[in-house]
Amino acid sequence: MRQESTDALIDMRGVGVFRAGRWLVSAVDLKIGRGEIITLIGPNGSGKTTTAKAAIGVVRPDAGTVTRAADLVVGYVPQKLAVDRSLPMTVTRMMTLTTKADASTIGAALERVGIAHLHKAQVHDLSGGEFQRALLARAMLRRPDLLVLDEPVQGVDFSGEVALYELISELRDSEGCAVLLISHDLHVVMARTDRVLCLNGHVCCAGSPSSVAASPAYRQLFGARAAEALAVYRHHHDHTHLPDGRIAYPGTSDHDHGACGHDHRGEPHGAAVKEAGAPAAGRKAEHDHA
Ligand SMILES: Nc1ncnc2c1ncn2[C@@H]1O[C@H](COP(=O)(O)OP(=O)(O)OP(=O)(O)O)[C@@H](O)[C@H]1O
Repeated sequence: MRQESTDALIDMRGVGVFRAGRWLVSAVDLKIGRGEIITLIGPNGSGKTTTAKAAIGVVRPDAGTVTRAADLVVGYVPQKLAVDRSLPMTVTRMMTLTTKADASTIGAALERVGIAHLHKAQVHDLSGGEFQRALLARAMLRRPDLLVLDEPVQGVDFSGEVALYELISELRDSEGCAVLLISHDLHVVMARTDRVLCLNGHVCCAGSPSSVAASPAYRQLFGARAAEALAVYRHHHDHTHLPDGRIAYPGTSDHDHGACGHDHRGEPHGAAVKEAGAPAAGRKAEHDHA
């Protein structure tokens, strides 16, 4: 494993992890650039967590190389947290279990994720979404170059999921950190992602969300759910929602009444498809009404 200056935050080449007599993952190439959001998807046991851990140095690879930017700061929110939610502990206390921070820094971090009012709340009283936000705030205290989030929407309902991914994307834009996400939630997460790596012990396919969703390997792995994600990606807005609820179509004076209840003005058509490459900092959050 090497640690040196590189343009990328992390550059993994041909990485394999061998444990208990088998390769958990093999031949994984993964490059994470500054400010990029990259999502690892794949079935249970396909090696997503192992790959993320190998990327940040928690797991030692048995093949390949991992190069990290010098002084890389990582904020890691693991899938299983060593915090017993049943023990009495305030949100503020949980925030400082592993990182020192004063009250105003903690307050600002909680404010950033929309739960400043909960600083004195007991962790066991938080909803699933609030708990995930507190974990995000805790990871951001380190001012990371890379935020690694292993299944960040556990215990969160669908609308909470959408809001959380929006928040993650906003944090990337405002803090400039890259994000490595692990997720099962194909269609929601893909709308917020610059690049997707689909794993099944090896990299089945990788690229922009739209190219991965359309790839045969991905479709074979996810079946009907893949088609659903693709449908979302192929859904291009061909209309504008006016403030009074009517819909305007380009090049015509036709108006209709819409039911979406949100405003797409200024969005380019096909905005739901973001190709691989540099992240579009500050871009308007996209959504997936179909
Ligand atoms: N230290 C280890 N020793 C042996 N096997 C391991 C070890 N760590 C993980 N595994 C196995 O490696 C495989 C990949 O695990 P990993 O947690 O990376 O998968 P995942 O894609 O993140 O799964 P999930 O979606 O269920 O969280 C699993 O079969 C797991 O049981």
